[in-house]
Amino acid sequence: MEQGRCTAIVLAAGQGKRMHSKIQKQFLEIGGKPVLYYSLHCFQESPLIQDIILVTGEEMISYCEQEIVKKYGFSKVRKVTAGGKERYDSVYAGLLCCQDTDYVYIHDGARPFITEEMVLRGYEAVKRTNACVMGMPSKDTVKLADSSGYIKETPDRKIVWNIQTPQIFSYDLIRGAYESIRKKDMTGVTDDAMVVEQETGTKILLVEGSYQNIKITTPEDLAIAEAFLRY
Ligand SMILES: Nc1ccn([C@@H]2O[C@H](COP(=O)(O)OP(=O)(O)OP(=O)(O)O)[C@@H](O)[C@H]2O)c(=O)n1
Ligand SMILES: C[C@](O)(CO)[C@H](O)COP(=O)(O)O
Repeated sequence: MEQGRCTAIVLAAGQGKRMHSKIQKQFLEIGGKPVLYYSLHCFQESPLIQDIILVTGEEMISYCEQEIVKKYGFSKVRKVTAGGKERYDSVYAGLLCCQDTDYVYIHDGARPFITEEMVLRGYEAVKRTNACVMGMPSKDTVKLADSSGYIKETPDRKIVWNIQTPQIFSYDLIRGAYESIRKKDMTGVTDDAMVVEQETGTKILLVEGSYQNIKITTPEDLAIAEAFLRY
């Protein structure tokens, strides 16, 4: 079977406001290495990934080139590019840098626990469907709230998933969806699946990620991440 060409877009242009740290969370160290190192390492090692685009803040480009890409030998990184104000702006900047690719893995650099097995599961799914996202069934009961903070609805937990990254699409599909949605108001768009759902109506497959694939968001996540690294 012919292998499609895959590019990973790794997002590291966020401010990390919920971390309340002077250093942006993707550059904080866990296990003696920056959070961002771990997902880049996974994509570097995966034989399914040919190219990596790293998206970061304009002011961090040279730091990333020297202290991350060069230092750790991430030879698949083709470009370190500037992101934008919102996550979706950074994704779009990454999409513009992709060259000759069939599939893209869009991944939060703040999720260090992606594994090569997940990359493979995603590849098998995207080859069949053109669009899939990683996530895990919710362990908690989920409530929808009304605008006054009262419970409005309790969805059946069996069909509730917590969504993660990578989110994986055929390049033409995700590029077209982003081109189309960018002409409109993107307020409230928090992941890439939403862009494809809204703009194309394509059915998107949910693929199991892992319960360890957390997004480092608030300070206690760093302690959890350290524990996972010792696990
Ligand atoms: N303008 C942005 C915003 C987010 N991200 C990236 O998208 C991922 C998920 O975003 P999130 O966890 O929300 O990161 P921040 O926006 O940095 O966090 P916060 O909302 O607490 O400021 C992170 O890897 C982050 O670096 C990005 O590349 N560009
Ligand atoms: C894409 C994402 O990681 C899926 O859970 C999440 O939606 C990113 O949201 P954030 O507001 O940028 O944390």
